[in-house]
Amino acid sequence: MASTLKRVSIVGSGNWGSTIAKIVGTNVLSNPKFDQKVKMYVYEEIVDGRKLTEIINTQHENIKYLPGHKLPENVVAVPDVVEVAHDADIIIFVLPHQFMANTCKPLMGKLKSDAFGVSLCKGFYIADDGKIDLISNMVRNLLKIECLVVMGANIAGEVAAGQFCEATIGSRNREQGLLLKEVLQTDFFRIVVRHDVEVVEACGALKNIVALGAGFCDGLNYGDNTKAAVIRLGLMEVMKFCDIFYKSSEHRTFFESCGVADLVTTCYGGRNRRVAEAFARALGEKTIDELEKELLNGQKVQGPEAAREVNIMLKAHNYENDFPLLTSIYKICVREIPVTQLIDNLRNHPEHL
Ligand SMILES: NC(=O)C1=CN([C@@H]2O[C@H](COP(=O)(O)OP(=O)(O)OC[C@H]3O[C@@H](n4cnc5c(N)ncnc54)[C@H](O)[C@@H]3O)[C@@H](O)[C@H]2O)C=CC1
Ligand SMILES: O=C(CO)COP(=O)(O)O
Repeated sequence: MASTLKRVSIVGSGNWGSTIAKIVGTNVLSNPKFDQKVKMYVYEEIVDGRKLTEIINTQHENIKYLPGHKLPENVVAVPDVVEVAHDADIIIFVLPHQFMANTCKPLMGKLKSDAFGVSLCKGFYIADDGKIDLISNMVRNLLKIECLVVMGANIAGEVAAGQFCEATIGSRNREQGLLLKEVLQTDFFRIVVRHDVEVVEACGALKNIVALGAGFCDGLNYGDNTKAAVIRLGLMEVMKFCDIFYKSSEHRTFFESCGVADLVTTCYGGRNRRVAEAFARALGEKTIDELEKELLNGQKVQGPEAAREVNIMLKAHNYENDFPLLTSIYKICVREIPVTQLIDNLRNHPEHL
């Protein structure tokens, strides 16, 4: 007889992916609804002369992307994404968003028809026709499964260390949202389920762009007031963006962990902020890509790519002038304007007129 236990699989094994694997692997052991084995897709690479999958499966630690934290032994690293996802009931996607489409394509037509996906990826998707969409919509359309999202103020190292924080699940289906909450919630990782998926997801993608702005302020030696202004104007632009593009937008969601809390933590402690600070200090001598490689040991910043995706949307609808912060950050990233121009571009922000 086929097992009725729910299987959870994880696609991705970076800094956040490995942290989520630690939580999921631990939770399924104490919940009789779930199969105890959790397969985790690892984009294979050689680390210290050995395959990363082999290191994870013998040392139970992702020594490259989450060093210093043991993973439960029921988390199994697998280099083949189809093997990871084909028999899963819940598939958690947690990859740098620019790799999502290519990672998902081999899964087309291979998944259980009643499985659902969950995206933890912060960014948008550029379709073949150049249009921008949410990653969860890309998963729905490509893989023909429902897709929930999880966003929040969750710097991975702190979560892996068990420090108290919150997250937001976006789910249109209440039952799926509550099942996912059982997979993820712990006594230190507290979760609220909201139904306006688009807003939860867009908040996660957009705050990384604002965090670049916060990092530029740090690199230009502005003080706390200036950075607070950038964060506030960022929040106003995030809300306006959601009001324009996602009609289901409910303002309560901006005050959940996925909204204001993620904006604050990323603008103070995130990788986007760190790379942007270094970029501003280098005053045009180095690109963001170069600094990402130099500072992050293979981890990825999502803000520059998200800024490009959002700019495509704003330009297509003639909204660039209504979003001076998001637009300026994009132009700084592609070196169309110097970083020193950031604050001047905010002096006549629509919020002040
Ligand atoms: N790290 C964090 O604190 C948090 C990250 N997130 C989001 O989670 C998503 C995943 O981030 P992380 O797990 O931190 O990843 P990461 O930044 O550690 O990225 C590196 C991962 O990308 C993989 N990779 C490299 N090239 C690839 C390719 N061509 N195809 C597929 N995979 C490839 C690497 O093997 C590695 O697993 C991102 O969208 C991020 O914004 C969300 C909350 C917290
Ligand atoms: O999304 C994050 C925290 O919630 C992590 O932000 P960074 O990618 O800037 O580190």
